[in-house]
Amino acid sequence: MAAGVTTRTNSLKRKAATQENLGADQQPPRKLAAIAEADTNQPLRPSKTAPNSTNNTNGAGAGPSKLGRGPPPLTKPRAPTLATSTSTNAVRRTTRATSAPPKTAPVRPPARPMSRTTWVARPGASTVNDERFDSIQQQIAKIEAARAADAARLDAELAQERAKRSDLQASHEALSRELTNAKTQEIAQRQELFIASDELNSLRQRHEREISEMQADLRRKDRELRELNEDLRMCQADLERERDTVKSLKATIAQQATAQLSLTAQLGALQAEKAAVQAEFDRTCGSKADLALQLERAQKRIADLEREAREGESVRRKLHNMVQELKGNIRVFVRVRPVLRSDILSTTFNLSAGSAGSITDGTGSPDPEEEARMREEAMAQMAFPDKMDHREIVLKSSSESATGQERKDEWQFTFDRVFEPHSTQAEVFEEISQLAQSCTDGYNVCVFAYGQTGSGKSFTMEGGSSDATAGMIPRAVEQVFRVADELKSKGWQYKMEGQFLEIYNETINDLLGKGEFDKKKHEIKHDPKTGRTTVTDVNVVPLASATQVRTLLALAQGRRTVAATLMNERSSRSHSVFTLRIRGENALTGESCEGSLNLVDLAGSERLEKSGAAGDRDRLKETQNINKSLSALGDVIAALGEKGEGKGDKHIPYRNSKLTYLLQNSLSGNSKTLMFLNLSPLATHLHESLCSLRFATKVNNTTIGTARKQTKHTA
Ligand SMILES: Nc1ncnc2c1ncn2[C@@H]1O[C@H](COP(=O)(O)OP(=O)(O)OP(=O)(O)O)[C@@H](O)[C@H]1O
Repeated sequence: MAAGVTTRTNSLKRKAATQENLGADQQPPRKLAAIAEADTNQPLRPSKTAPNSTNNTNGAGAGPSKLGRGPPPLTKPRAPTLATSTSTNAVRRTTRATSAPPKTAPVRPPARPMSRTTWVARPGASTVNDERFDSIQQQIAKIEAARAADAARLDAELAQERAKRSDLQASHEALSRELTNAKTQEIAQRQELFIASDELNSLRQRHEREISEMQADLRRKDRELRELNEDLRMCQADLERERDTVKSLKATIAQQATAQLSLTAQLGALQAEKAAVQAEFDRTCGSKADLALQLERAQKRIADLEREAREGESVRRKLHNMVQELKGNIRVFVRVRPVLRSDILSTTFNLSAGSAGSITDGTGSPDPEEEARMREEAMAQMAFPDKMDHREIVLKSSSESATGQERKDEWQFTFDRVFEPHSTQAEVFEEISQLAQSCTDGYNVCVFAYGQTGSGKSFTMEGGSSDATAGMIPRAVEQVFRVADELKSKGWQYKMEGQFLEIYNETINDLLGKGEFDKKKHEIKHDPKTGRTTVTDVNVVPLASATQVRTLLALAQGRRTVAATLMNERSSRSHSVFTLRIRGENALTGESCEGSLNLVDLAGSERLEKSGAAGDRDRLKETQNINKSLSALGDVIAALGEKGEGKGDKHIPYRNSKLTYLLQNSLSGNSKTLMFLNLSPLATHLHESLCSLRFATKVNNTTIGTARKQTKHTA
């Protein structure tokens, strides 16, 4: 739009310039030209071109009215009337009839009259013609007179018109000047307008620029405001934290002030003490000779104390072993294992197939409440009333007599220690650790686990693979190594070796050997002089560390004969005997000792009908051999008991089984023996548990004599 305005403005400017260049005199309006033409005797006609010409000159849409201040339009000049009288009209008609109406009206000289000789050529008609000629002449004269009058009048009118024309010309010039002035003014105004419009545009642009700058500024300010708000919020949080810190610091300062006061008091006391000590120090450091004497005395005292410590250790060990011996040579520990998930499963299957639905094979996750209820149901009625010394176990049963009356039975047993189902391997070992330790003092120690299949004998003796579930064998060996290490400072050096045997169907197998089982004949030999028992052709492995023993146990486990029975899917149908032999020498005291630790995992003690072996010849033979060796063990213990009661010549039937013969030196009065009685907690095994408890009571009541240490003095 601005471009349109500019274009129009430019054309106006051009026009104004052109008119200026031409000047008012050089280019008169066309209307004036028409008037000028009339000067050449043309009749005056109204000129319509003048206004149009003006309009055209002003251009389309740019007429004076549009400019607003142009001169008023020129009035149309009225054409002068040629004649008003009738005669004049008649003359004009006549004139027109004789000649074409002139565009211009020149005053022609009067037409020359025809010569009379022309008319006289015909003598007959000459009178008529003369008359006619005269009348024509008269008419002509009249016409010429009229014409002369017209010419005079026209001249007058022309003069008037000329006067008018000059008036008009004057007024036109005035108007032209006015127009020029108006145009000049208009151009000036237009220039002003252009300048103003340019200014307006530049102002608008500047304004827009300023607005966009202000908007950007506003946005920046907004962002800054947001950032400031965030800063403010963080500052407030910081301030809050700082206030808390200040509060806690004030509390700390208060505490510190209190502490400082007490410290100042303590400092005063310490300074006083220091002064006293300084005085004492000054007194005691009187002379160098005194100090040297004191040092010598102190060194002597240290040597005395070390000797006393060694003697004290010997006394402690003597006393310790005495205490162990006073406790009885065969001690019996009872351990009841917990109810296993597999127990519930088998019991539930026995009771009803449907109720086993919520118990899985141990890999699933049954309802814990349901499982606890089932455990409770499966468990035999057992009580452990002695909460102090843990020595009692009570078994109860209720049944219906033949007469239909309810019969309640209760059996109470007392042993050296009773372990409840929740007892851990560590708790159990704590009780036997001193016993295991005494083999480093030169004693023969025998620990065996007795109980029906699946009662937890192998778990107690060998245990699981983790540290928490490790059984008595690895723990005892670790303990022996630890004690041997501690005794190094007292001059003792130990050598250890181990063997692991299995007695299956009265045949000895080497669990650490490489050959096939039952192929080699192994014989048991006792040396009456040394009291040492050896087995021919078995691997005796020197032991350097406790971890090595775990490897041996794993090797033996793989070779051990395991046969499935109804009682336990991992049922061991053989006795296993792990023997750790230890020899120690003391270079300082000249003492030497030799002890052994036998850890025996006996085969299941259940009766024939319970084991489910009655229908299988091999199983039957196994069970018979197991029962034979276990009853031989009972006989040996009974005989030892009788011997201990004073029947000195009592024969001890060691040779009745390979087991008792192998353990002869560990069961005789020279050794310390401990029996673990492992019990199943299940109600279905109550009868078997009672048999085991009765056997263990017999063993517990047996006194087989005082254990003897196998030591020598070389010095
Ligand atoms: N105190 C206990 N805590 C947890 N589980 C035990 C415990 N005692 C035994 N068990 C588990 O009971 C099952 C039977 O135990 P174990 O094999 O030791 O019986 P066993 O008397 O040695 O049987 P066998 O005479 O056939 O060798 C095993 O799965 C064992 O892990």
